[in-house]
Amino acid sequence: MKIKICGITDLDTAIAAVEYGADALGFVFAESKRRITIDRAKEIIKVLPKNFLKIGVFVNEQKETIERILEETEINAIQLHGDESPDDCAGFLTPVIKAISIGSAKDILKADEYECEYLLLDSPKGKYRGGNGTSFDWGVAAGQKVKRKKVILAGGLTPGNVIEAIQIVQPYMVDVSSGVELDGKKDKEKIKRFIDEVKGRKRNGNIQIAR
Ligand SMILES: O=C(O)c1ccccc1N[C@@H]1O[C@H](COP(=O)(O)O)[C@@H](O)[C@H]1O
Repeated sequence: MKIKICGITDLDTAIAAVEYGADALGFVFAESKRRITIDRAKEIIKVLPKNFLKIGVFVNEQKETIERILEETEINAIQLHGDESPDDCAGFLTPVIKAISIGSAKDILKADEYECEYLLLDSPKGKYRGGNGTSFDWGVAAGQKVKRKKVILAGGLTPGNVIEAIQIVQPYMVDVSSGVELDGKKDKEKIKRFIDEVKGRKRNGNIQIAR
């Protein structure tokens, strides 16, 4: 099971997340309290391992702007978290993750319209386009219902609920932002707890999860 920690804004947190075992870090270039500047992202990314997955998060952004940020920052995958059409998601040289809001089972069908390899399932609830810390009914996304895509599960995940979510949805990756924060800031202890839970480091028993 892969883990993405999203909304990274400082080097100390980025290094800690990598050391604890995160597989990907997310950098938000959209309107958000976690928005990062290109310069700050560059400073962090240059310290990270070359092949590590660094995901840029965008909401209804111009393709030229995304491509410029990719060139400048060594971001190596993009997450499109707005109303991007299938055409908007095509033609990038990096892998594309399309985020879809899951309000009901029929929303899963939107996955078929997109050619991209990764589909991110998030909650439609909340004030912002993402990073709201709200979850959706995981039952509507149970494993076999989303075909042909690597599924990334997001929305309101925490160290306390992530194992249940994984058991129900059986995703390829889990993605967390609010659930590893304290007073609106990333909290290294929560990041460690989240990663330890998912990697099964502190659990007994024989839980079956997709890896
Ligand atoms: O994190 C943000 O601020 C953000 C802003 C705009 C679009 C997406 C954003 N983050 C993504 O939102 C989901 C859910 O996050 P949470 O764990 O519920 O806080 C996740 O995919 C983040 O990558």
